[in-house]
Amino acid sequence: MPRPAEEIRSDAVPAMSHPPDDPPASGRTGSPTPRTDRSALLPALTRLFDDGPCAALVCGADGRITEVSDSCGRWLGLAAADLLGRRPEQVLAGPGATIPGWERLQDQARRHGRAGTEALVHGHGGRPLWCTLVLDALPAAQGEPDTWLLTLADITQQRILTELQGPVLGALVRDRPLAEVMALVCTQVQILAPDVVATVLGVDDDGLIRPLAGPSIPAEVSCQFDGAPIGPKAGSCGTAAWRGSPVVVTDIDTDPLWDDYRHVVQPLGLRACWSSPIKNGEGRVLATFAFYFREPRAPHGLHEQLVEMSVHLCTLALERERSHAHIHQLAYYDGLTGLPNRALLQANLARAITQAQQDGTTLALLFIDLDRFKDVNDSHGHAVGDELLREVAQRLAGEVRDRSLVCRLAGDEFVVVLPHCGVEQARHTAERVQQALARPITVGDLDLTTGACLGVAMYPDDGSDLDRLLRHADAAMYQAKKDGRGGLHFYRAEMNRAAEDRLRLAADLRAALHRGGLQLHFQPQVCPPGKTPRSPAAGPASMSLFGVEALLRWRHPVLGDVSPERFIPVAEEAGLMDELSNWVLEAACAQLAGWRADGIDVPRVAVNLSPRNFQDPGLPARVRQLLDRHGLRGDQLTLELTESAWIDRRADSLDKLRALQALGVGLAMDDFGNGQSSLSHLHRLPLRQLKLDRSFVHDIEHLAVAQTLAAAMLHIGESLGLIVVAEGIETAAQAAFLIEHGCPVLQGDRYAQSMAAEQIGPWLAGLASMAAADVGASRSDHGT
Ligand SMILES: Nc1nc2c(ncn2[C@@H]2O[C@H](COP(=O)(O)OP(=O)(O)OP(=O)(O)O)[C@@H](O)[C@H]2O)c(=O)[nH]1
Repeated sequence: MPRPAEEIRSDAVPAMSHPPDDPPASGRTGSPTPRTDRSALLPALTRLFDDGPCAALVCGADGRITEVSDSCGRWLGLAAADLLGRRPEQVLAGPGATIPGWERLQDQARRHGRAGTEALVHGHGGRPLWCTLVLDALPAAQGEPDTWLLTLADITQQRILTELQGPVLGALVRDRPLAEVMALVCTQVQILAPDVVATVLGVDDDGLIRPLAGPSIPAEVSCQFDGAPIGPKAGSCGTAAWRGSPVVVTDIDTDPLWDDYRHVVQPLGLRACWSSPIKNGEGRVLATFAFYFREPRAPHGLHEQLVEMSVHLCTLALERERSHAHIHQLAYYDGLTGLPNRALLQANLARAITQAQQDGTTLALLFIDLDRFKDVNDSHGHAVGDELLREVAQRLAGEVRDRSLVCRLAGDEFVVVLPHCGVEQARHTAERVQQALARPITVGDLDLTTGACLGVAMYPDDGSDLDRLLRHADAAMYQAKKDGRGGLHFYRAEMNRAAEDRLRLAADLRAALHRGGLQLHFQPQVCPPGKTPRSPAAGPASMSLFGVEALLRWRHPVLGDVSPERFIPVAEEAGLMDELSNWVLEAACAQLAGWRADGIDVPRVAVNLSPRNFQDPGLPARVRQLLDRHGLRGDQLTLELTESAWIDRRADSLDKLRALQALGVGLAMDDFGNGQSSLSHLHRLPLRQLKLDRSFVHDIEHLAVAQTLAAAMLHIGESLGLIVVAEGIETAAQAAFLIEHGCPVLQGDRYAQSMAAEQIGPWLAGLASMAAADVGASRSDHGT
């Protein structure tokens, strides 16, 4: 706000010189100067102002101007002829007006000798600028002042900083809402330029106008611009946004740019409009900043300064809004699918629950987990998996009503919240979702089929907050998974117990891993007499040990032995697989080194790894360090992988396998023959062993087709130079068939059950006597 007229310090403007022996008049801060000297000095005084953005005017006792500094012409555009003989408060106030507070200023100067204020003055052609005004009253020998000295200095820039930039930056720093900041820009601008009406109109991504601020424009007028398209003839603002450059319309009544909008602003008495585009860093127009005038006219210098600053401030505010929106997007939406994430689910579900409470309605939470999604990643790579997840997100969003919330929780898990929904409706929606996800999804030239299991929890019966509802829907989904792919389950209380059991088991497993509660057992793999894996015709006469497979055992302090079939899924669910596999690798290598140090000749140890271990890029380096640490050669370690890990087509997983092969490590395909691997790929893989799936071995005795397949697989292995290991051999007949068909390595309870490390030495000592029985069985079964 303008500062009111006040007494100011006498050193604020150049002092007037006067003879040293003139005594100051009592009660005055100014110095009385003899009239004769004064008239000679006044022109010299006004010349002092000639160089800066300031001016001096001298008036006589009647208040009319008698002397002016030359700077009035240069700075205010007012020549001496415009000023002399006129009153400053009129000539500087613009047409038909007077400087506000002039009488008060004069009165103060009369009483105190000097007074000052800040005011908007107008130079040539009504050009506005903010000035400090200092009025000195130079008294006559007695009585009223007979000379007035008015000095002016330009403070426009300073006022723009204090009245506009300062408050708006303050609002930005205090994180005030965009609409409030924009309104503040307009209000402050209107204080600095009382003859204008300021507005800010946003431009949305579709090129439509969205009013942001216009505190002096009635809401019912602003809303008439809402949704109007920008264009080449769309008023000053719509056209400025369209052109990307300022548009000055000096007369709205006649300018064709306003043909479609004139009727909106004319009733407000707005006659001219200057609009400037506000652009972001990339040059896109985000909004327009406009000045309206109440008479046909063009903008002046003060307006230009104000617009320059306002556009700058509005750009900052809009960019801040954009960063806020970006941060909000990152914080509350999933980057891959664009769906809300868990944080937004939390906020929205809380709102939905409050609403349901108030309305006395129920709501359903569906927990969705895709089936075999890991296989998609493993077989076709993460990029294909990502694309599938995006398509799933779209299908889910397409299956639910507007008020429902679809969110991606993590990985291949999604949640749908259905407000105002009963059990039957939830079942209906869940089935529709399942059908939608069961339809093939095309990614590039691949047709993928996934499907999903669903668990449903209902508010309020199954829980009254997100945590509980999610946990219960998850438990129901887990139950659905157990029943097979594509299952659907509603939550029941006993599921909670099962989920709690799993959580407890995971915690116990973690403790066992860290406190030495796990053990390795070893199952021998043997070569029949007369054979070695590589040279079937030239082996030792007795049965020999090919190696041992390390098998993880967990004896739970309360539950006793827990089978791997039970605890491996728990470890996978709890994210413990990496740690567990590292522990097994370390323990197996340490044990092999221990046997060899004790003179027990175990040629190699095999360790099972999960496909996710192969996602770890550091695996080859870790295996090399492990071998070095235990002084083992690469060929003394075999890593067994299920078929799904082998058919992962990502280039980097093949690279990892080749790096392991380069270390000499043997790589085995576990469960070979269960149907997933393409035979045409086998010869391209860095494989050393095939492990014949135990289901074939089991059926050899009574199914001719199993015999044919087992024989074919042994033949394939032999032709590709791979060592085939048959596992799960339990009977002499199975052993005999395999031996006869040239199987080089045998594993199963028929030869040895898995045993503790210290039992391997004694068992090895009795190996030779076992051999004859099997060879004999093979001969007698086949009548030789
Ligand atoms: N492509 C891709 N994969 C992901 C992403 N986030 C997690 N995953 C993978 O998603 C898989 C989810 O694992 P599971 O749900 O256990 O796998 P699944 O094969 O669906 O198992 P079931 O549910 O038992 O059928 C893991 O392999 C993760 O590595 C992602 O953003 N993109």
